[in-house]
Amino acid sequence: SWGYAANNGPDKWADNFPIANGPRQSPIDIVPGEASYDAGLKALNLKYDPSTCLDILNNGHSFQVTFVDDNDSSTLTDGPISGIYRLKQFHFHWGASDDKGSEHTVAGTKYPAELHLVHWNTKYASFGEAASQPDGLAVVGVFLQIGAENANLQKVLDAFDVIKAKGKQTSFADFDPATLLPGCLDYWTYDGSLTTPPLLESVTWIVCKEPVSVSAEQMAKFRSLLFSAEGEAECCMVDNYRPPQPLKGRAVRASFK
Ligand SMILES: O=S(=O)(O)/C=C/c1cc(Br)ccc1O
Ligand SMILES: [Zn+2]
Repeated sequence: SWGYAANNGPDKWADNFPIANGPRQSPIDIVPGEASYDAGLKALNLKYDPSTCLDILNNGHSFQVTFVDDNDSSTLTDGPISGIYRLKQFHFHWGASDDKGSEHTVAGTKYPAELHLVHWNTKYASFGEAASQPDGLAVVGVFLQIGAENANLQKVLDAFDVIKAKGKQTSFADFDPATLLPGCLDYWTYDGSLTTPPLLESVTWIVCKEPVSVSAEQMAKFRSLLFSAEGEAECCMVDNYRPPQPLKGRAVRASFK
């Protein structure tokens, strides 16, 4: 199945997922000078309830923290979207070294990692239903840059020892994902897709301009996870990012001047 290696990575995804060459694929290179400021864009309204945090899982291409999404306890509203979107999960993408790892880039600059907070539109019955609709999902992207240790992120990294291999899962409670957000919530937004197969073109992307910090030691912890399952030849989980895709005429709007 799909992955990030030479034989099953992003350049091969179109073989099984032809939408990989579609008109609204993600990620993209964001060129700040070409983004248009839109005064009509509202501030992001993220309201997360830590008690909805459920578990943490190594799914073989990243790790994700999953949330209870059977009510409106953890939501995204306003920003570029209409209606109420529920938080489903968050996960990251990162590199084998600090010079790469993010999916979106900013005027060609790659960050060492990128956080994705995945939300689905409650006008649809479920994540799965929403994921097949052009306005079904909203993903908030946050860049990580090397700096001070991130104490909030450390709570997530402390769970890694029990989810080292693909398929491992453990309970994870009382975590507030809002603690992973930057102080300033200025953002760029554009219409795009999931950045992993099935690459569905159902995502309103909301990429924060301000990165959050991660220490070099914490990045090394990300790289201690494995793509491989227990008993398989060990393969370090690194470079699990898709490179930028063609813009194909799409507008990128900025919520800030
Ligand atoms: O990297 S993203 O585009 O945020 C992928 C999100 C994603 C979330 C879920 Br939940 C299931 C499949 C997916 O591909
Ligand atoms: Zn992602």
